[in-house]
Amino acid sequence: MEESHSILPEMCEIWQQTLNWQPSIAQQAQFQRLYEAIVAGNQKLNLTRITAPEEFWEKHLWDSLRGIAPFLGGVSEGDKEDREDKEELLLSTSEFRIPNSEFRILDIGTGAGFPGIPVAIALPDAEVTLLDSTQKKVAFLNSLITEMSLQNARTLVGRAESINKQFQQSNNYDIALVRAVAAADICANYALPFLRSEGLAILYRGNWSQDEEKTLEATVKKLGGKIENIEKFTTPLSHGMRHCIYLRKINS
Ligand SMILES: C[S@@+](CC[C@H](N)C(=O)[O-])C[C@H]1O[C@@H](n2cnc3c(N)ncnc32)[C@H](O)[C@@H]1O
Repeated sequence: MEESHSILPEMCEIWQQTLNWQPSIAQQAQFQRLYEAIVAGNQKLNLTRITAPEEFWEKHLWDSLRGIAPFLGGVSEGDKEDREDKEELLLSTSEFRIPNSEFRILDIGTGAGFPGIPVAIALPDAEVTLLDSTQKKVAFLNSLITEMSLQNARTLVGRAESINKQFQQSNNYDIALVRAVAAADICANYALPFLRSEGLAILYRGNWSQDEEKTLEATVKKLGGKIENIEKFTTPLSHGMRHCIYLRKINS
């Protein structure tokens, strides 16, 4: 994905096989602009250590979109069979609303914009809010949004645990995404108050243990939600272990 050469066209088959979706030419161009802006931004701010093209594609683009696979094309049939063999849990896509202009997604602790910006590019009809407690990162994201003309993205600065108590922000989102911010139960405490009833929190995790699940289950119950699904998978290039934890809010 260096300026002269984008690896994105080569990755289309992998998007298709693993997410049953692939970006349009315009979306590929946006992903390329995002890559270039992050590499340039890294010279002034410490945004990410992942800047090699393939690693960026896998750990920032693919990984960001894997969590919202049910809202893209869903998990492909071939992939489904593989997972059923391994007795892994699958998402029931029938439970999800199709994103439209009133579909609101929040990325909590977005940092340099992950997973929120790739999600905004992939779901142009949804409204995506990027929240971070670091003013400098939010200032970078504001210029990135302007530079990329991302009409459906906006930012919020502050700590999740205080903003989620604000009247305009609580019970306001259809989906809350949280990647690499804190322990899973803390992420649930941040995310669930932001969700409307029936909204979904998606926790992006690496490894996952039964102890974490027990603690999370108790926390989510107290917050009026439930663990709806836990998906286990590996990344397509380096085969890193990942889990996506889907939490459903039941009571507002
Ligand atoms: C390790 S970075 C992860 C960034 C991004 N989600 C990713 O996966 O690349 C964690 C980010 O969460 C932000 N953060 C940590 N605690 C937060 C809180 N309570 N509320 C809002 N942002 C928070 C930090 O400022 C930082 O940018």
